[in-house]
Amino acid sequence: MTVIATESLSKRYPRVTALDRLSLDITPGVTGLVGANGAGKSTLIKILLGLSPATEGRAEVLGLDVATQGAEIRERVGYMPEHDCLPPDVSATEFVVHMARMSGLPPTAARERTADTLRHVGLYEERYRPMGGYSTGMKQRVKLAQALVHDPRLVLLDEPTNGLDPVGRDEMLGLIRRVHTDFGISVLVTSHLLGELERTCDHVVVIDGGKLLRSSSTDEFTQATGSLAVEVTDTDACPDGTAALHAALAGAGLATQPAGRAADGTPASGRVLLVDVVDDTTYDTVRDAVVGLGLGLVRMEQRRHRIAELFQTDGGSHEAAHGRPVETGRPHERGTADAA
Ligand SMILES: Nc1ncnc2c1ncn2[C@@H]1O[C@H](COP(=O)(O)OP(=O)(O)OP(=O)(O)O)[C@@H](O)[C@H]1O
Repeated sequence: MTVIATESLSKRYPRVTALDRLSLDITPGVTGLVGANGAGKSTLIKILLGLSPATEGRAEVLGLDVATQGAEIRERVGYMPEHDCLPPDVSATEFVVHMARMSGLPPTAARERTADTLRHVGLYEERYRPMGGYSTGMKQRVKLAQALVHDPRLVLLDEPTNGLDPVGRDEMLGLIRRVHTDFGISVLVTSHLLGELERTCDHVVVIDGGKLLRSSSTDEFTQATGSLAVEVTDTDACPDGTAALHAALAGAGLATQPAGRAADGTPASGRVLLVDVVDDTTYDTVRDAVVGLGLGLVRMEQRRHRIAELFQTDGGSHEAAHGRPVETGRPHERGTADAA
């Protein structure tokens, strides 16, 4: 079963091809749509909602044709737009009740569903205050709540973590995950950060310049990103801490790329050692080796990946179209700690 299917879908503006013969099959669950700014994510969402016609090709959402059944699609699909679109003078409760009524819910059901969804997104007393005074995180939560209030089967979330600090991002990603696990609603979520979607989604689709770069399950991505960047200090006993650690890890049976340049050509700083992650014990082995040598641990983080590398893992060596990197990855949760 597919929730979204596109076939050779294109959208051309006079000067830009926003989508270029995109064919996708998206199954139930949480799917990430990753691409740099301008990759065509918002354009795809507008076509899927039946709000903007495709130039060529076709698309179905929940088995409904976007070209002719837009209204039926919008009854069954929730949408969280990217930009701030909340009226400042009304409260979250008033706004979400209004959106629920617009979706056809009777007054009592609209009020009940509003209370439920605002509770789900973690807005409590604040829900009666005008939204103009809300933080970015609270506004993003209201936008998520209004997308969920009419109990859709699918939600399309456009950059829901935009403008949030790391803690806010993690909270939002947790909420998004629970939209699927608690309510069984399928999710398509866009981001320009591959790393955050890797942890949240079952499946990730990468587009660039309107073209499909890659579509695969998150497990496959994670396998392709199993390397750890480690940086240590020097000490009197170890004037070249990086070299000493390299030797110690090799002795412990871990493959490391010497400082300088990674095997795939990614430039690394002279002090950074790239360690292949075998399993969870790799982190402990690195920590123990650093402590054993008496070095300070400057950082230990999952290496950042760029879209170009996704090609390279497929055996090619092309640069990402337009050379626009998608910033990916984030420090591993155990990272950036002093070993001392
Ligand atoms: N109405 C429009 N008229 C002309 N060009 C447009 C229009 N809407 C989008 N574009 C162009 O189409 C391309 C894709 O835009 P789109 O908004 O879909 O990208 P995006 O991946 O969502 O990026 P962002 O996250 O920055 O919104 C961009 O080059 C953009 O400038």
